Amino acid sequence: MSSPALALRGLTKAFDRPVVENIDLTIARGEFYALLGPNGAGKTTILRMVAGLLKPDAGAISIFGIDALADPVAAKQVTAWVSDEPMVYDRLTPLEYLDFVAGLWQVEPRRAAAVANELIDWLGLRPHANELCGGFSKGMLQKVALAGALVHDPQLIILDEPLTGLDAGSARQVKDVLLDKVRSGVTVIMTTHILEVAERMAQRIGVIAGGRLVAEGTLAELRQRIGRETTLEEIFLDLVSQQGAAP
Ligand SMILES: Nc1ncnc2c1ncn2[C@@H]1O[C@H](COP(=O)(O)OP(=O)(O)OP(=O)(O)O)[C@@H](O)[C@H]1O
Repeated sequence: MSSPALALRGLTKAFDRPVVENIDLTIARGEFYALLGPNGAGKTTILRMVAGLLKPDAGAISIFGIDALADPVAAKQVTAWVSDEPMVYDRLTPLEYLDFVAGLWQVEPRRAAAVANELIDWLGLRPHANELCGGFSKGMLQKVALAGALVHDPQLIILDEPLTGLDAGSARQVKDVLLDKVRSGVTVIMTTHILEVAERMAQRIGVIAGGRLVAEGTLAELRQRIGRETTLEEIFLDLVSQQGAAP
């Protein structure tokens, strides 16, 4: 049997206090998984460890069977990390930025140009493709950063609140790109505070509260756990209040 896209075992991290505690999580290939949780629950810290930006105190991270702590370079080659703070070079245009990032990943130039142009069109950036990113709004920068993260054809896309601050049209473009990727077999894990997005897009939802995974499953499974037919918002509030960690 092939390895899952992501397997976390006993993932643990403390700063001045425990922030992520003993997280076990498995995400299948081609799955769209949403991480929900109140502010400060530890979601970003989990994703930063998965993306290789932060070292866990304990635990294991396996990405398509690659031990991400032992072989971070191999793990990064198959993953994309999209932070909620887009970092793009001001003095480059979107096309130049994508060309630069593709060069870092040593993507074959013709393939890189084709992917870059496809992403520019998908994300509605064509009218600005040759303008300097320095003059872009935060939403436009978010889209350029997303395109940059996808240029090397990653198989696991990790996103921290990718839709925050986007207008309805841009949010739709980003959602469509992610859904299209999932349809083509790519795996997506993302945090969101927009419960409707988790409800509509994710196949499974994990709820983090106080650094622990307090529940996970499909929406139907989470409803079953709560024991009544209700909205994701009710389920979410119920689960986090049970943990004494209501937002
Ligand atoms: N580098 C750091 N140093 C010290 N504390 C940190 C650091 N990074 C995160 N924390 C703390 O860890 C806790 C979890 O933060 P994290 O950003 O993972 O939460 P989150 O669930 O993503 O929250 P939000 O929904 O508000 O983005 C918070 O109390 C935060 O202050």
